[in-house]
Amino acid sequence: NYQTFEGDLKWDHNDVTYRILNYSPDLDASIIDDAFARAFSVWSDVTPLTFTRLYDGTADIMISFGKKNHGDPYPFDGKDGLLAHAYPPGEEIKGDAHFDDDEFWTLGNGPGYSLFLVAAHEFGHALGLEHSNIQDALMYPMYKYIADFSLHQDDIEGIQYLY
Ligand SMILES: CNC(=O)[C@@H](NC(=O)[C@H](CC(C)C)CN(O)C=O)C(C)(C)C
Ligand SMILES: [Ca+2]
Ligand SMILES: [Ca+2]
Ligand SMILES: [Zn+2]
Ligand SMILES: [Zn+2]
Repeated sequence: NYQTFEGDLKWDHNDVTYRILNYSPDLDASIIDDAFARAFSVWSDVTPLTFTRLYDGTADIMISFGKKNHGDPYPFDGKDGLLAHAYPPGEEIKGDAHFDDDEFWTLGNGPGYSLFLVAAHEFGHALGLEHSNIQDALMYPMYKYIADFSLHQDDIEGIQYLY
């Protein structure tokens, strides 16, 4: 069952903006752009939310790749383990999503982790969802590769509760 962040933190506008600050060397930039866009559409498909990409200035969701200490109190841990994290909606670092660039980012079922699947999970947090205890839910706290992905009913109920 889904959980929201205490106080039902959510965006006070539906036209949410995002900016990609840097890239991983693992995938072509256009592939990364597309993976993020598809991860956003997972959520816009089931809510009135829209996601607009900004190329400069401050966006609601600032996306970046980093390693170990990357400028916030939650350092990454090298290959495997923690894959990424994101902050619930709000000002400044809130809403932002960080990806551990000590991972090998990919899209298929091969070695490495699907940037699309991890981003869809992180963007769920950036919209106000906490973790779910349903193993097949996107917001379950453990990574699992899914080939033909679709949101679990629990994820949909959670996001539609908020927006
Ligand atoms: C393979 N490693 C894992 O499954 C690790 N889980 C994660 O890195 C979560 C992200 C996945 C679910 C995309 C962290 N998280 O919740 C971010 O919002 C551990 C379970 C080891 C912590
Ligand atoms: Ca932000
Ligand atoms: Ca890691
Ligand atoms: Zn971080
Ligand atoms: Zn998570």
